[in-house]
Amino acid sequence: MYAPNLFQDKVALVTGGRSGIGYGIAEALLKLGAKVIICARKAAPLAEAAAALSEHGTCVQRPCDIRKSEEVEALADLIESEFGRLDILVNNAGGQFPSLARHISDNGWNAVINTNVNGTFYVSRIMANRFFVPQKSGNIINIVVNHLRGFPGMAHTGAARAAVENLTKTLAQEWAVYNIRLNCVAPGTIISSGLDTYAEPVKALLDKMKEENLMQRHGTIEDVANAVLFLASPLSAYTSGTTLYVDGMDHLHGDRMRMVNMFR
Ligand SMILES: CCCCC/C=C/C(=O)SCCNC(=O)CCNC(=O)[C@H](O)C(C)(C)COP(=O)(O)OP(=O)(O)OC[C@H]1O[C@@H](n2cnc3c(N)ncnc32)[C@H](O)[C@@H]1OP(=O)(O)O
Ligand SMILES: NC(=O)C1=CN([C@@H]2O[C@H](COP(=O)(O)OP(=O)(O)OC[C@H]3O[C@@H](n4cnc5c(N)ncnc54)[C@H](OP(=O)(O)O)[C@@H]3O)[C@@H](O)[C@H]2O)C=CC1
Repeated sequence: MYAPNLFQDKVALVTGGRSGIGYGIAEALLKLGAKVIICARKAAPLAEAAAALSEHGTCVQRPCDIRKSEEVEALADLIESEFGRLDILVNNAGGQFPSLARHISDNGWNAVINTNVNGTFYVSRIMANRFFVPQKSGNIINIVVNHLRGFPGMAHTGAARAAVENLTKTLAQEWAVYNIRLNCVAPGTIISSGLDTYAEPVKALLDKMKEENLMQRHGTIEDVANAVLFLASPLSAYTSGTTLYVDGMDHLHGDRMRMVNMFR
């Protein structure tokens, strides 16, 4: 549906692009002409992903833990030397684990906050200072989760993603003067490698959530990637500081207490 050269001459960074949704976003951008950089912590699967993605165009990779700002600076060095610019940043790397809030350890809480909030901030600040501000153009898309009615069973990620959503609103205003747009995409339950990390009984819960969904299905990686393409493109030129839900209305409907009741 998009022009095949929509992102020609554009350079995009997708964090967590070695797997699942990030991989799908990288592939979609490449297919529309962008040059893409992917990063993640695990070097071997990252290199494999970049090799596979290179079938569709120019894709380079560098291992990077987004929680370590010095590694993010090194990633910016690579982007500068390879491409000399950056146009689109998709902050997709993130995650959490299911747990009743009262059982989350300090380390577990900090791991989720560091990954989703600090990591997203470090990458955004470093790429804005290196590329977007001097270029006077940039586009940041933050992948969060559907946390509109809270996230019982994943309190850490609810708090972290709400922080990212608020950061998005703030930076969208502060950086509008540099012609930088920021938006969030909030996926519901998406069939991807991320879901494979959940064991029983959460797995069974996923089937219940599918039945409860008003569209009677989980989302696909393409559903999320298509929303990112829209926000990354000039078709959304007057849209900044918003959140686009890609969740078949789960933010409006459904039992948010299911996971907690299951653990009790
Ligand atoms: C049910 C429907 C949900 C639908 C919506 C959302 C779906 C998704 O987001 S799917 C994507 C999921 N993908 C991931 O979550 C992958 C990335 N996740 C991670 O890498 C980890 O979960 C992380 C965010 C915690 C970061 O990992 P890392 O820093 O490598 O963590 P450590 O292994 O060093 O552990 C630190 C700390 O956290 C505790 N912890 C980790 N996993 C669990 C767990 N499954 N249960 C309980 N606690 C866990 C770990 O024990 C450590 O704490 P301490 O033991 O106190 O030291
Ligand atoms: N699947 C779903 O239903 C939903 C997913 N989401 C969110 O979408 C995003 C992608 O999820 P999905 O593809 O399903 O899951 P995956 O677990 O497949 O993807 C997570 C990616 O992030 C990378 N990553 C994690 N921590 C770091 C870090 N500290 N530094 C750099 N990279 C990191 C991982 O690579 P590595 O381990 O090598 O670092 C991996 O490539 C996540 O933010 C997730 O929470 C939101 C709602 C629903």
